[in-house]
Amino acid sequence: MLIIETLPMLRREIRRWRQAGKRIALVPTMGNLHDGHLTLVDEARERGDIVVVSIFVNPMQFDRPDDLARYPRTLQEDCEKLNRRSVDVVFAPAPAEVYPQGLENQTFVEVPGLSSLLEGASRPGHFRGVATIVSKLFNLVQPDIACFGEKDFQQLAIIRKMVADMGFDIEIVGVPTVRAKDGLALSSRNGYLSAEERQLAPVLAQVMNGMAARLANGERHIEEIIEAAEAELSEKGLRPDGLAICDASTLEPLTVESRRAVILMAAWLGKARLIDNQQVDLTQ
Ligand SMILES: Nc1ncnc2c1ncn2[C@@H]1O[C@H](COP(=O)(O)OP(=O)(O)OP(=O)(O)O)[C@@H](O)[C@H]1O
Ligand SMILES: CC(C)(CO)[C@@H](O)C(=O)[O-]
Ligand code: BAL
Repeated sequence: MLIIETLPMLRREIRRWRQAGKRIALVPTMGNLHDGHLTLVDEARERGDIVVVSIFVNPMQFDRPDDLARYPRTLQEDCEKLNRRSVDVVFAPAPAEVYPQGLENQTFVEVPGLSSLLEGASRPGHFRGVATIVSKLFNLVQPDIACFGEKDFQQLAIIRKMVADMGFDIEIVGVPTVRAKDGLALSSRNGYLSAEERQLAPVLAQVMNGMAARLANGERHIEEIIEAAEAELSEKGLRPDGLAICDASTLEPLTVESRRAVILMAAWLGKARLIDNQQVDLTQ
């Protein structure tokens, strides 16, 4: 497994593989890898000849300096896990390699509409940072395939739109959320939870399942479902930070034509902001 830190080295390897007709699969991450990431890697391994995993804590997508400063960085352990998964390349550049002129004058990519809703409203500038780094990685790695988790549902929708709008010739693969046995979606930020908070954290998925059951039963009083869920989360010790039920294909409010809903959840528990989502078929 190669560990590459510079753009010229990466370009050299990519050119070699493309000339040899290899199919390149990319998994973009911010590191501190868990089984959710490794499932994306397995999916990439199935679909590509060459698997590239990027590990880069992208400063452009953080709206809060404290969140960026404390984000877990565990490159050595990450590389050991990826080596065991037969990954070909880890691309782990320093911020100055990716943004040599800093962030102030960096050209950016912004996907309109979707980027300002929901998570985008809570984290201003976040999706501009994501779209910019992902398009930069697409240009550098030139993958045939790129894998992303459904755990970041809005991010996946934004990337799909960016790829369609910008004509990237890349297949985007969405991978279902990997969960702990108790239902909590795996996330690097779960590491911020104390033992006691970790015990409480599955409540987020449990409340979401309850909302999904109400929708599946034909209930359509969306405000009422959300208010009840927020009250239940607060009562159990979480601080809701954006609950929504949207049309899964547009992320707009449900209409009579909506066929699939998505429940999007965000809540604070101690120092961790947890997110989760679930889709519900409305046609049954
Ligand atoms: N539990 C999971 N199941 C499936 N995919 C996941 C899971 N967690 C993260 N991913 C995916 O892994 C990729 C990299 O995500 P990232 O490095 O931000 O990890 P994370 O655990 O989501 O961290 P964070 O705490 O920042 O949310 C993204 O495409 C993300 O959707
Ligand atoms: C896609 C991504 C690696 C871009 O920095 C990040 O947003 C993430 O980890 O989901
Ligand atoms: N997992 C999405 C990246 C972020 O939270 O910044």
